[in-house]
Amino acid sequence: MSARDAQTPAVQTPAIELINVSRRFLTPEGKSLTAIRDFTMTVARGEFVAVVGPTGCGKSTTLNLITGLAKPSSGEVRLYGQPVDGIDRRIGFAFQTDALFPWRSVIDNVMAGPRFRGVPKDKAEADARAWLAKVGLTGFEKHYPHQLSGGMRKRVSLAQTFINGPEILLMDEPFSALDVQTRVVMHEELLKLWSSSGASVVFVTHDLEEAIALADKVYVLTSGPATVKSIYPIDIPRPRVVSEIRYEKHFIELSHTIWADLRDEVTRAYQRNAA
Ligand SMILES: Nc1ncnc2c1ncn2[C@@H]1O[C@H](COP(=O)(O)OP(=O)(O)OP(=O)(O)O)[C@@H](O)[C@H]1O
Repeated sequence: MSARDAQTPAVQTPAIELINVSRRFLTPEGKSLTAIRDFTMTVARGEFVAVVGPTGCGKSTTLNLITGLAKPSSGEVRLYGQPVDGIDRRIGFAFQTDALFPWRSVIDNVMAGPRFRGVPKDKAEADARAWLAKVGLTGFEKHYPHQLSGGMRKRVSLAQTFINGPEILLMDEPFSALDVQTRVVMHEELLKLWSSSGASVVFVTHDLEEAIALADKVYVLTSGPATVKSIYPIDIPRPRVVSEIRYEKHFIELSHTIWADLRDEVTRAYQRNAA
C-alpha cells in the first residue's frame, strides 16, 4: 500500500458523524423527555451544514452533543472517526450572544484565545491585528466592546473564533440579534473567512433564507423529538454574493420547496405548544 493509499481512508472520514443518536432529559417533574431521536447526520470535512427546525425541537441539543457537553442516551457521536471524548480543542463556537470580555479592549479580546494556549504575547498581538484587519476593524484595536455597534462586536467575535484555527465551527443563531442589513454583511464576512479556513460548519438557525444562502446542505428537523426529516443539497455556486442571490430564481425555488417541508413541522410544533 502506498503512503497515499494509507492516507485515503483518513481523508475520507467525515469531520462529524451523529449515528442514530437519541438524547433524553429528565424534566423538573421527573418525566423523561426525548429531545432527539434516531438522529443521523454527517458533515464532511470543509462542508457547511445548516440545521433548521421549529423552535424547541432540539437544535441546540444537537450542537451540545457534538461538543461533548451532552452525552447521547443511545447512538454515537464521532469527530474524525473517533468517539467524542470531552471538549475538543479543534472546535470553535459562535452563539447568539457574543463572548467578549467587556473590560478588555478589542485586541485583548481577540488575543485571549492564543494567549490562553500559550502563544507569546508579540505573536498573539500580531495575529490578532491581522484577524482584525480581515474583518475590517483596523483602527478599532483599542476600543472597548461597549464602544462598538452590534455588527462590529460580531466581527470581533468572528476574529476571536477564527484566530484559534478551528477545524469544526458550531454556530447557534450567531446573527439573529442583528438587523437585516447587518446580518447580510455578516453572512458575506463569514463565508469569506470560512472559505479560506477549510473548517467544517454546523450552523443552527430559524431563518431558512440564511440557511440556504450560507450552506452546502440544509437539514430540516421534525418538531420535537428532533429527527432528520429531509436533507437538501444547496447547489448554488460559490463564491456567493449573499445580498444578490436571494433574488435569483433558483434561490426562491429552493426557499419554496424547503419551506413547504419545514412549515408542516412549524405548524405541528405551534399546535402542540398551544395545546
Ligand atoms: N438540560 C435539559 N434538561 C431538560 N430538558 C432539556 C434540557 N436541555 C434541553 N431540554 C429540552 O429539550 C428540548 C430541545 O431543546 P433545544 O434547546 O435543543 O431546542 P432548540 O431547537 O435549540 O430550541 P430553540 O429553537 O428554541 O432555540 C426542549 O424541549 C428543551 O426543553
